[in-house]
Amino acid sequence: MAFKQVEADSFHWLVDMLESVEVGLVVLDLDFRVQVWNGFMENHSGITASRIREKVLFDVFPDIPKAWLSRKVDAVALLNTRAFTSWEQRPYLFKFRNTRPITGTEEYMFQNLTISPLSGPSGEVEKVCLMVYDVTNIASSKRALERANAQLAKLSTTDRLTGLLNRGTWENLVDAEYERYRRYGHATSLVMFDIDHFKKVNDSYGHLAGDEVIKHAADLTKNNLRQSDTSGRYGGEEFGIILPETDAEGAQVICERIREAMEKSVVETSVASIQYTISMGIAELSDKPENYMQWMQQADEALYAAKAGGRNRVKIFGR
Ligand SMILES: Nc1nc2c(ncn2[C@@H]2O[C@H](COP(=O)(O)OP(=O)(O)OP(=O)(O)O)[C@@H](O)[C@H]2O)c(=O)[nH]1
Repeated sequence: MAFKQVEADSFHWLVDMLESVEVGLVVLDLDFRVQVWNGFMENHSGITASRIREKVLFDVFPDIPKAWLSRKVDAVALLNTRAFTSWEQRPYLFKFRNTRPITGTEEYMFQNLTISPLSGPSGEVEKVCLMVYDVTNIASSKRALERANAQLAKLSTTDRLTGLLNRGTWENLVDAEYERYRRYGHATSLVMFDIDHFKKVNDSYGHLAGDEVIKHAADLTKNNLRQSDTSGRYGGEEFGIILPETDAEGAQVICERIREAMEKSVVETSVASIQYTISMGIAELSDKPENYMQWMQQADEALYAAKAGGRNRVKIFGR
């Protein structure tokens, strides 16, 4: 008798603990009718155990992916084994609002889910238990870390002032474009350009105003190019553009457009309204260059020819 009492007491305590544990516990029969719904589930769903008991889970939560959960539960029942899904595969099963103050940036609670088989007296699986773990804290820090890493990756490939690709990244793409030409032979052109008498801008208006001019030139360049064209900041006031599928004549049209846009612009800085021009060199890729560096050298020679010819102009290599 005393032994029975102890057993009854521990059963009572166990139920109390399951009621208050910070894990969602749901027992379903194999038709998905809710048998058990603990305190965690009540608190986060706002639905009491007495209201949901014997209801089909999918009727109460139409958002739950029925086919997916049925497949999982069927496998658990058939194989009499546990199944697990993490928030990385599926962020949540129950769409509960995130109520944690420290991870308040996440809108919904991230959940890990375990599905366990529950056997009847005959040993056959009659029910399953869903255990829902709130992993919002973990998910939130992992996502913050991923965002920070993506930001870092971006910072290491781009130039801070202009947002254009930095020299190393851009040169790698010139190399890749050179290899693409060697394989497929499609027309492709390279442009190098440089702001004219930029030293005077710095000397007259200061370095910060000079920076604003550099940024202006970068923005105008970006706005005048197609998505498939790639621009990079090659040096201080020197830029490069890769124009795939473009011959020298096509490149000239694009370059003239950019050159004219810059000539017509006025950069309103805090110290002065500044006007500037650029000189541009184009090299359409041919079979001559033995590597991408020689191709860049050709564009650079064309740029110097533009400078020598009086600046504020576009020159094509070899013409
Ligand atoms: N503000 C600013 N100036 C820079 C930056 N990088 C390089 N410069 C300056 O750019 C100027 C480049 O001058 P030069 O190479 O002599 O050429 P230039 O005066 O543009 O003359 P040409 O190219 O011959 O037309 C130098 O005064 C550098 O200090 C930068 O990031 N910001």
